Amino acid sequence: YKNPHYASGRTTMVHLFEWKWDDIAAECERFLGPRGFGGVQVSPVNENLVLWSHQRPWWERYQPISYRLVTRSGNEQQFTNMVRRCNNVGVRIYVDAIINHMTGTWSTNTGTGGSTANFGQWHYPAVPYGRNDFNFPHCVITGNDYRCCADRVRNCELSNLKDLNQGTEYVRTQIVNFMNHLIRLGVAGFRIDAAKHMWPADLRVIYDRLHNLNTAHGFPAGARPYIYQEVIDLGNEAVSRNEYTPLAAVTEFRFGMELSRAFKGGNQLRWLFNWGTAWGLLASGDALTFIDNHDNQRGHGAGGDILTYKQPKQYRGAIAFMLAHPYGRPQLMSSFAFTNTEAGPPMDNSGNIISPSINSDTSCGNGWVCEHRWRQIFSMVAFRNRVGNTAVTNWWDNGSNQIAFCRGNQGFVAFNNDYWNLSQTLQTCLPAGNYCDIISGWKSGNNCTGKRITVGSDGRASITLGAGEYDMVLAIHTGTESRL
Ligand SMILES: O=C(NCCCOc1c(-c2ccc(O)c(O)c2)oc2cc(O)cc(O)c2c1=O)[C@@H]1CCCN1C(=O)/C=C/c1ccc(O)c(O)c1
Ligand SMILES: [Ca+2]
Repeated sequence: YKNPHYASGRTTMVHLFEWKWDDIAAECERFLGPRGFGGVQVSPVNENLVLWSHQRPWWERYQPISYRLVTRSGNEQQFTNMVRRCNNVGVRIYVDAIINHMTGTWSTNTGTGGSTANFGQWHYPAVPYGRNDFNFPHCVITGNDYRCCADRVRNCELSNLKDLNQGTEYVRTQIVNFMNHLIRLGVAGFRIDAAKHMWPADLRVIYDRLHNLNTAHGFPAGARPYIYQEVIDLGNEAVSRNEYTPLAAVTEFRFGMELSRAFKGGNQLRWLFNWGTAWGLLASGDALTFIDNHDNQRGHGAGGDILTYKQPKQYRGAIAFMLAHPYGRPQLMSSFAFTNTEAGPPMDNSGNIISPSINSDTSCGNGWVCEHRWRQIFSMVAFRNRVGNTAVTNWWDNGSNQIAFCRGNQGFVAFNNDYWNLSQTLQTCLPAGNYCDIISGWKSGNNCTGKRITVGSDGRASITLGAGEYDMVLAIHTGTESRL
């Protein structure tokens, strides 16, 4: 369950938060496939509660009404079409599975597919679920429960959401059927939302009943779904992520918290020389890593002060480090712009999501940020693909916030987060020749629109990174995007 099953040579997934299925299919074919992205995490695919009372907040999609594949992103036919088109260009699809709970108790009771329910009676006829499928007695998780009481964190309601009992055969069957249907359609795996709120033993039963991935979509025979469990665990809670790593991968929230702190200047970059488990992070193969996600980019979830698209230079620096360093399996966030942390995606006045527009400079419009289309970000995806599983060697730092390292003899990267310029002759570990810095520009024919780096026969090169430059990163590699 810890293998993403990316197509060969691909390493990185992007969370296309709130994108519609038809738009994701198009993005796979016009951008993600050609640019070497490994996969897409999509927003929840099953019918959710319609909350006009809160102007259709982003979190309404985390309140299931049924397991019917009909949401504001599209219907089952559009979903099926998207999975096929993305798999055809080597881009995998991962579904955000909301299996801990159903809805909260609201005055409205209609779902995105027209189904209704009676929350006060724990009555969800479109599944169907009834009172016996939910935990008893009724209780709601309090702040203190996270520290004291692992059983309450699992058996009581998270944020007043009706809490399913995954310990019963009937509930397990409903969940397994929902997930196996998606596997049949060609998905490569799942994000298990709120995994901390479900018993590991129950999750293990559910995972083991999932079918192998569909070989008709290019997966090898016997391939198990990639499963990464959302466990927000920054320490001193009753529930530990170590209860979940024996089962499958886990979201490593400390990763984004520590790198945000470092690139915001709270920690010197030189301390990143031993980045990884030495920092208390999960084993690399167990960790789904990210700088920000849909929840903490709004300051809701873990980690407090997380870098987002709103601090572009520092954000690009942290993302570049995530992609340059071998630790973990990275996920990029791709969002819509927001000021109100409750706001849902751009929509028309009937509540239909507005598609991202693609500008002539390849950026997005219509309120979509499309971080994955920022040149400095997609170029580092190509860097990560190129350097593969080569090791970090030749670490250099200036004792403060200027660092550099090699990835085998395939890639070299330098960072300057000090207030003064970096100007050094450094070992790049690369074959002698000329390279274009893929951050300050790109290769155009036999020229570089940004910096051009000449590597000598000893592998050394003159590296400059001015403190006032647009970006704090310089990166070169042996792939065609960089090597002249
Ligand atoms: O103030 C709120 N919620 C209470 C504090 C955040 O608690 C939530 C957590 C949560 C937060 C921190 C933890 O350590 C933890 O174990 C759980 O996970 C959720 C997962 C869901 O699928 C749906 C939810 O409504 C929540 C949720 O409300 C607002 C209004 C309702 C939704 N919401 C939110 O803030 C929604 C947040 C949300 C939604 C989806 C997620 O996947 C997520 O991680 C957070
Ligand atoms: Ca639960």
